[in-house]
Amino acid sequence: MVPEHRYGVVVPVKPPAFAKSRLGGLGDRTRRTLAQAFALDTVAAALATEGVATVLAVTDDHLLAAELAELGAQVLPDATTDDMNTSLVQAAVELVRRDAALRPAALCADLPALRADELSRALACAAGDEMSFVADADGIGTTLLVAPDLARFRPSFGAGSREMHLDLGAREIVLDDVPTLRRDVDTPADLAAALELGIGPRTARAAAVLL
Ligand SMILES: Nc1nc2c(ncn2[C@@H]2O[C@H](COP(=O)(O)OP(=O)(O)OP(=O)(O)O)[C@@H](O)[C@H]2O)c(=O)[nH]1
Ligand SMILES: C=C(OP(=O)(O)O)C(=O)O
Repeated sequence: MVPEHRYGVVVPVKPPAFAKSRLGGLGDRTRRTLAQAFALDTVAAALATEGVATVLAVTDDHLLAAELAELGAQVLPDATTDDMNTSLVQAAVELVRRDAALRPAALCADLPALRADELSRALACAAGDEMSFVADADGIGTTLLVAPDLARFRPSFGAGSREMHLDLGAREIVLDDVPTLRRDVDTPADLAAALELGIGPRTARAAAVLL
């Protein structure tokens, strides 16, 4: 199934210096390297996805921003330092200012196993006129949120975001063949599960020290 619309995918990327605190037990250097690799592999997969016209990464890390731009992503800094959902909306405003035909989507940056065909399938199921989303593998968070237009793009990422998005009236996209899209990595056990699915090349290099 191919998406019938063109999407602009906003990817929020917390600076690796602070990101993925629940991987801190692996050592600070490994945590940082993994966080960075997750973001690069996620963005690379999104850029390769049918139906995705633009990937806009939002990060305050200027070195990672340069690497993301080299892959082909557009990059913006966070609009505020303490409210990622506001930053996502600001980024979507800019996305649509640059190309009014794009439908906005938000994709978490911690999906190192993400496959382009799975993201494309999920986007194809997001074609309606309501906000829709894909829950994370635990069924508690959200990995992808899609809106038909800017006015209906109301991200509410954070603890328990699946419930928050349902409360906002968003439709859950339930697919049994998108395991890599749902596999966010917060903990070492999540990383092991992602390795089982098959991870992107940057994460494979970063994780090699653990094997
Ligand atoms: N740009 C930006 N992205 C953020 C921010 N906070 C979280 N994110 C991103 O939002 C997504 C989901 O965040 P989490 O899974 O909680 O990631 P995290 O905050 O690095 O992980 P923990 O420290 O373990 O909570 C990931 O893509 C993060 O990079 C922020 O303040 N700014
Ligand atoms: C921010 C989120 O990620 P997590 O719950 O994995 O921290 C979310 O799922 O909305």
